[in-house]
Amino acid sequence: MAAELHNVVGGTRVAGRRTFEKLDPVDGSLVAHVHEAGPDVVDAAVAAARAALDGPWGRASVAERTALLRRIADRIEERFEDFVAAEVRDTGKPEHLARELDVARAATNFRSFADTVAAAGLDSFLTELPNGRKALNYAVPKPLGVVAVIVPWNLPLLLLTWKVAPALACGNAVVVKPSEETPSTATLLAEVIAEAGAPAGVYNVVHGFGPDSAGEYLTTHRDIDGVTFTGESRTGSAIMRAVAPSVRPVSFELGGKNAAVVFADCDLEKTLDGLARSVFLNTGQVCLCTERVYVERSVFDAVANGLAERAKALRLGRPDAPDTTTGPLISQQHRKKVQSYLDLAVAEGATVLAGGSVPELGPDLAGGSWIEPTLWTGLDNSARVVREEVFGPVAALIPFDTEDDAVRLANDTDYGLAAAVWTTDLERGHRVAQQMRVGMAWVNTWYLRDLRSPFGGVGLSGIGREGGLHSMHFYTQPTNVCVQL
Ligand SMILES: O=C(O)C(=O)/C=C/C=C/O
Repeated sequence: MAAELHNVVGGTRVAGRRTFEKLDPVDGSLVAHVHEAGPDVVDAAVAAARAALDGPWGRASVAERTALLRRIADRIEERFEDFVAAEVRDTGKPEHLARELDVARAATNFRSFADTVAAAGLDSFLTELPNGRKALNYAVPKPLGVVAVIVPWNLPLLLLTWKVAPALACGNAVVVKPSEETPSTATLLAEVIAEAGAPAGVYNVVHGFGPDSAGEYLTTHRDIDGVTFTGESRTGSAIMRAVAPSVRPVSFELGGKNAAVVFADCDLEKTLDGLARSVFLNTGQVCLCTERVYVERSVFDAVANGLAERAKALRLGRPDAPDTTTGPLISQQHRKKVQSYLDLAVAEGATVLAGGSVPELGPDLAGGSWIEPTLWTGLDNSARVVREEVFGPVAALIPFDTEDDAVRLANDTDYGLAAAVWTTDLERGHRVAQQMRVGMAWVNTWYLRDLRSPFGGVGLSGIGREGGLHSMHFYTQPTNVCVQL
C-alpha cells in the first residue's frame, strides 16, 4: 500500500498542486504519492516559520531550545524502527547501514548541537584604551531567522538533521525541501519534532523538485534569511544565483572527486578494507567517497588485486537480507548517469578490473536501479571519469612514484572535499594530509567523524563549514555591543 506524503506547514498537512510518484530503487515498486508544493504552499511555509519566530519560539531560552533538541533525539530513538523503515523505503540501502549510520546519527546530531549551544560562551573583550579608559565589547548571537534547508537523497535523514539540529539550537525556524527521491524521513521528522513539543511553524516541509518547483520557489523567496544546501555543485551555483538579489548567506556542502593516497609502507589488509569501505559505502553515494586511488607503484598490483577481490565479494540484494552489503543506486535516472560513465571509462581506455555493468539479480529485482561495484586501471588524470564526480560505486586506480607526485595528482582537481592517506609513517601521514587541498583529510581511516570539527570543502566542493561552533557561526548573526566603562 503506497503512502501519501503531504507538505507540512505550521504543523498541519497541506496538499500540493499535484502529486508525484516515489518509486522504490530496489525493485521499482511504488513507495508513495508525494504532494508537490507550489508557490502558494512554499509562501505559507515561509510565513509559518516567520510567525513561529515572532511567537514564543523567538523568545525561547537556550535551555528551552537545547531541552527540545534532547527530547527530539529521545523521540527519534523511540521511533528508531519507523525511521529505518522510511529511510530504507526511500533509498533501498541495507537495513544495517540505515541503522548504524543514518538513523543513529540523526539522534546524535541533535544531542551534539544541544551540547554545543548549551556550552557556547560569548565573544567578549575588555578593551583598554590609550587614554587609560576601558570599554566592554560583547557579541550577542541572534538567530539567522527563517532558514531554507535543502538536502540530498544519499544520506537524507543524516544530512537533514545535521542542518536542522543546529538551526533550531540557535533559535531559527526552518523550511525544509527534501529531495524528491527521499521524502519519507523529512516528513516523519515533522511528526517527531511536533511530538517533542516544538511550536507549530518551527519545522516545515515542502516537497518537490528544483527548477519551477519547491526548490526554486523557496530559494528565491524574498522572506528567507539564508540557505543551507548539500548536494551537487551545479545546484549550488543555481542557489547562489537565486539568493544573489537579496544577498542572503549560503552554507554549501557540494560535490567531490575525492582521492586516496596509498604508500607502499601502508598496512595492506587494513588499507584494503578501509579503501573498499571508502569507495563502496552506500553504493558509492556519499560526497566523501573515494573515486581516485593513487598507489605507490611497488604495491600497485597488490592493492589493485586486493581491492578487486573486495569489490567482487560485495553482496547486492534486498535491504532486509542479512548478507546484503550493497543496495541499488537511488533511481533509474541516476543509474543511467553512472552507466554512462562506465561506458565512457572504457572509451577512454580503461581496463575494467571489477564490475562495469548492470548485474543480473533475478526477475524480482529487475525493476531496481542496480549497478556493479566497478574498478578501473589504465587511466590518468586527463580522463573525464577521473575528473568528474560519478557518485557511484566506482574508482580509478593510478600509480605514482614519489610523494610529491602523489600530492600533485591528488590535488589536481576542481573539487576539494576529502582525502585519505594510507601509510604507517605517521610523520608522512601528517605531512601529506596537510598538503591536501581539501576540507577533511583522514590518515589510516576514512569517514571517522568528530561532530565538533569543521566539515566542508573548497573549490567546487562548497562554501563554509558545518560542525560544532562552525554551524553556530552560520545559524546566528552576532550583534556586537560596545559599552564605554
Ligand atoms: O557525516 C557528516 O556529518 C556529513 O555531513 C556527511 C556528509 C555526506 C555527504 O554525502
